[in-house]
Amino acid sequence: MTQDSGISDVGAETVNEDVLVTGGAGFIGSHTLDYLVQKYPDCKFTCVDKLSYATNYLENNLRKVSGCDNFTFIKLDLAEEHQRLDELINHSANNFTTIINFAAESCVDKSFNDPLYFTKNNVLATQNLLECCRTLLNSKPNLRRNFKFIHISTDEVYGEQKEGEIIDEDGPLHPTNPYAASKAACDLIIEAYKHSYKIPITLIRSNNVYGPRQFPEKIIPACLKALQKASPTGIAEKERIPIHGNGRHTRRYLHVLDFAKAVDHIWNWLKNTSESSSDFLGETFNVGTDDEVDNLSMVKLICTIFMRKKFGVESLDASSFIRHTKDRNYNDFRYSIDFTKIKKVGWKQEISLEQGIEELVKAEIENEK
Ligand SMILES: NC(=O)c1ccc[n+]([C@@H]2O[C@H](COP(=O)([O-])OP(=O)(O)OC[C@H]3O[C@@H](n4cnc5c(N)ncnc54)[C@H](O)[C@@H]3O)[C@@H](O)[C@H]2O)c1
Ligand SMILES: O=c1ccn([C@@H]2O[C@H](COP(=O)(O)OP(=O)(O)O[C@H]3O[C@H](CO)[C@@H](O)[C@H](O)[C@H]3O)[C@@H](O)[C@H]2O)c(=O)[nH]1
Repeated sequence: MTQDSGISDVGAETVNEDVLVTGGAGFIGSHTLDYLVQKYPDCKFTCVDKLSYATNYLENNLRKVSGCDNFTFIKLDLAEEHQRLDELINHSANNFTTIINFAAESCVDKSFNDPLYFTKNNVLATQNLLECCRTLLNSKPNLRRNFKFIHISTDEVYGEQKEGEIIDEDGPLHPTNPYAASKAACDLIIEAYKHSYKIPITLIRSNNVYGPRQFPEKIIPACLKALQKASPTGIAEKERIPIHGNGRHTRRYLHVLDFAKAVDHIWNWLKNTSESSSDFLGETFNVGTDDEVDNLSMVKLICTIFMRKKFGVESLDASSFIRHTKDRNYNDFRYSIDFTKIKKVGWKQEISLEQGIEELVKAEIENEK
């Protein structure tokens, strides 16, 4: 797998914040840390993560930031270690002013087999964190205006949208799988904490995110992993890329660096907004892209670029690369979120899907050498 984040020199900015990042050793969290730790050398970043199976794929995701003076890592399970979390947030030398909550079990396929674990881990982890924030803001009421909590939700909480349908941040929640339901439950519990305890919490609901260091249970890295065993004519039958059902379901894919920048934009917007209004309770932002593609076309695109770059093969018979497997218990047909609001705070997608995939494949092939 490719390991480079694609994040080159980020101009450093002077901002003083004490930031807690949960789930920062995972795929999206680690790229976001790569970006923010470098961009804000005067901010202090503490990452807590339980280090799940998805965390240390091939190499430590935190390799880049672990040598930085403004970065600390603590191994901690938010769902299991409420007391340690409370000590960190309420009884340590830290004075957290920003919390970014990435921590979650993130694999839809795994959630069908162990739904209760997803509820236990995702919901309890988030609520334990919220409880610690409730204590924090009770003991430091003046912090409220400067306190920024960003929770990473997902477009899956809305369920699927039909062709022609588009859903904005006020849309109803209709999750269809246990993972999405656990994420929707977090969103609803957050809503309760915002109103009951006046904790300002901002939600980000994003399309699929892809990029280097993603665990190969998700379709793009699964495809790259299978291609490691490809010859110029295809892949041995058992090792072929698994396509769930007929492969006609579509997804929209955003590069992880664009996602990290969206988090940064929202954080900066919050710095100005929360301080200017005493009754600010947070916002919800959809973060999306128009790069929509069905699973079969996505896999064909990756195979085509890979075979051209590695073997100089210009045309391929896709059936020698894929195998159809049983579909998910329920597979959302497509997601189509309206992301006008995030564009209004100055964010825009910079890396197209074609460009992102080209770079990913190139790095994958170079890595093999
Ligand atoms: N990958 C996507 O396409 C995508 C899209 C939209 C939203 N999201 C959301 O973004 C967040 C990050 O997803 P990802 O793709 O990086 O997943 P990931 O599985 O790579 O990372 C999740 C991280 O959270 C940690 N974690 C899980 N439970 C924890 C707990 N109880 N205590 C401490 N740490 C815990 C894991 O160890 C892991 O490092 C998740 O909340 C996910 O729901 C992901
Ligand atoms: O080996 C595989 C893996 C997936 N799929 C299909 O590919 C699509 C994408 O699946 P996957 O890559 O697992 O992503 P999603 O299930 O769409 O979920 C991702 O995107 C969501 C946002 O939409 C996030 O909330 C999740 O954490 C993240 O894993 C789905 O239709 C799957 O059925 C396959 O056909 N074969």
